[in-house]
Amino acid sequence: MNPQQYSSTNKIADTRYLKYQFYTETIEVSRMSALAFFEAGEKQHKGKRMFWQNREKTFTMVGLGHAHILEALNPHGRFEEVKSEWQSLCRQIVNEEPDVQPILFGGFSFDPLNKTQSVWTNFPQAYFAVPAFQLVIKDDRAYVSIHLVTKKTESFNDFEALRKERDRLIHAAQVSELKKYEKPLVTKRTEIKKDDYLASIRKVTEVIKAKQAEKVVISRALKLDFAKPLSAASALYQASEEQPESFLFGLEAGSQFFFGATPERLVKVKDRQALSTCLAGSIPRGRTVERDTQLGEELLSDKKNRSEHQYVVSMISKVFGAHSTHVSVPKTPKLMKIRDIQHLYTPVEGELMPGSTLLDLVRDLHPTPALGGEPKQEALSLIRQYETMNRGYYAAPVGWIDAKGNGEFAVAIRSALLNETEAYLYAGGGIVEDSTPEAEYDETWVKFRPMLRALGGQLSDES
Ligand SMILES: C=C(O[C@H]1C=CC=C(C(=O)O)[C@@H]1O)C(=O)O
Repeated sequence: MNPQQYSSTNKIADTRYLKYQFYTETIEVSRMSALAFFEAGEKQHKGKRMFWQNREKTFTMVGLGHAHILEALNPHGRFEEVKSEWQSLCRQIVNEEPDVQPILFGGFSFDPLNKTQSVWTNFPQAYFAVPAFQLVIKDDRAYVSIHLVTKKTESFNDFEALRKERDRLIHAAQVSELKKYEKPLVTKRTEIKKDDYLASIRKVTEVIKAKQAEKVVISRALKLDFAKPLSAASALYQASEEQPESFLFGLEAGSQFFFGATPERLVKVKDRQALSTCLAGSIPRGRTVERDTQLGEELLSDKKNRSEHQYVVSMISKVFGAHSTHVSVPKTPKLMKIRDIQHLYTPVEGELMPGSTLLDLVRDLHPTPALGGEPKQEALSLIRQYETMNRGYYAAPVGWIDAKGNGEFAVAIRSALLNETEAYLYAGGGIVEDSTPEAEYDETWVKFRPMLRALGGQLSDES
């Protein structure tokens, strides 16, 4: 393997994790396709893989296998559990300042108190893992790290075995020709509880008119059945082909794979600078430049959409005010134009206060009124009462944090849960006083489009 200029070995241990040893070793490798590395883990690491690429395509991470899993069981303290366990595991890194930090990747469910029956059988309320093999591509350089978290005092042989497997994975990813996957063949497309969804919008609008809440996001699901099982690599390939200007993420939990191409950043922290994105308020793209511009201007001056958006800006600004200084919030939103849809968009920035961390921001931001509503608790209880499904990880935070506390979480919308021969797609929208079921229903079709296209959502008899 060439070049291999960079190599370091670190050992992590602390009182809480005293029984564990956390070894890492990183090498720099020739650039390779992240998807090919993901694919290289198809046999040995299936069910334990992760994928992340930021919107700007400047940072890509692929994880294969689990060196350590963090699952939170306490519905009220899951963010704290993940934060303190990760800090415990990281606290005693004997660190030679490696270019690449060990990464913890995963996500949270949308609402652990939602008791509606769920298809998310393999996903606990919080599910994070330190990958055994971690590929990071940043600033045009690629690094592969091995992580070993073990209770054994003698782990030389285990580490040697990991080195062998690492070299095999790198070789396979570098020499294999990246497959051009065929679009999957969809045999059936089912709108789940469509009438109940329409009724729920009517009901929630009434509740909002009665002043029990100001905004509530209601969503629905669409199910696709495939002629044969669809692989996680194929699903990621299709999503990246169809939706290039989004965060691309994938998280395997045994036979289930949650993936998506979302435009929405929840929060990013780099060197204590925090950045969030308020994204709410939508209109389709126009077929011509003129129509597209006209629609964009309509969105910017639309009272209903601006009010939907403002709830998100106010909430995110408030959370940033509690955790950061030098908070900057533009006064008016801009347009974010992506392939199928235009959104109102406002970036919020700040400098983290001492003691505040990325996971504190994730805990306090989730769910923003772009996915929950306003006020937060009333909106969550209305979602529990009226939404026709359990969201699982849809609309929840998915992302990564490294051993230095840097990282990024996206809001897992424009996403789907793949269950071998079937997939559940999710989409929703903000309901305010003057929302109508028909317009909301139409908007969900626009939001389904990225995943529908990726998964070949047209029935075989549709053109
Ligand atoms: C709930 C979704 O989108 C949210 C994000 C952006 C715009 C939204 C809207 O205009 O309603 C939603 O709040 C979804 O895509 O499923």
